Amino acid sequence: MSEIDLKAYIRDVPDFPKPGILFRDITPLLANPHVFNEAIDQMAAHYEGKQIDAIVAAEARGFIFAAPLALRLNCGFVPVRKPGKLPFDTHSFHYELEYGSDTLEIHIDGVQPGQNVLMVDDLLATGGTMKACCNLVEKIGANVVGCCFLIHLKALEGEQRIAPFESFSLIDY
Ligand SMILES: O=P(O)(O)OC[C@H]1O[C@H](OP(=O)(O)OP(=O)(O)O)[C@H](O)[C@@H]1O
Ligand SMILES: Nc1ncnc2[nH]cnc12
Repeated sequence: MSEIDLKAYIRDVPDFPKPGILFRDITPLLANPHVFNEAIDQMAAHYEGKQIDAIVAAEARGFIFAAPLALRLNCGFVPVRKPGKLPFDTHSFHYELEYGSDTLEIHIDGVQPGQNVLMVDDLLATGGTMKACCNLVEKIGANVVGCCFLIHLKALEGEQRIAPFESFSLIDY
C-alpha cells in the first residue's frame, strides 16, 4: 500500500473558469514524478489481468493519463479530439452537456469491432464527455471494459450518468 496521499497534490482553485466553480487543479500532481507515477501505478493495478486492447481518451487532460497507462498496460492509445484536429477519416459525435453541447471526433480505424477498450479521463464531473465517448466506442462494435479517472466529483452524479459502464477513480470529492 502506498504512503502517498494523492489528494494532497490536487490544488483547489475557487471561481475558475467561472464564478461558483471549484476547479480541481491536477498540475501539482503532474509536477511531481513520484506522485504522477504512483497514480499511473494505481490505475494499472486496478486493471491488471484484464484483457485490454486499447485505451481511448478525449483531449486534452485525458491524454495525460491515457498515454502512460497504455504503455504500462501494453496496449494502444487512441485519441478522441476536438473537430478538425485528426488528419484521417473520422467518426464525429455530437453530445449534450449540462449546459450546452459539444462535438468530438475519432479516427474510423482507431478502434476495431470486438476490441476491449478502457476509457480514461482525468476527471468525472457530469459524465457527459465520458458517456458520449463510451456510446461511440460501443456503436463501433467494441466493448467498454471500464472508465478510469483520477478524480471523481461525486455530487455531480456522473457515475450514474455513465452507468452501466463501470467507473473507477483514485480521488473522490
Ligand atoms: O464529466 P464532464 O461534465 O463531461 O466533465 C469532465 C470533462 O471536463 C474536463 O475537460 P474539458 O472539457 O474542460 O477539456 P480539457 O481536458 O481540454 O481541459 C475534464 O478533463 C473531462 O474531460
Ligand atoms: N470542477 C472541475 N475541476 C476541474 N476540471 C473540471 N472539469 C469539469 N469540472 C471540473
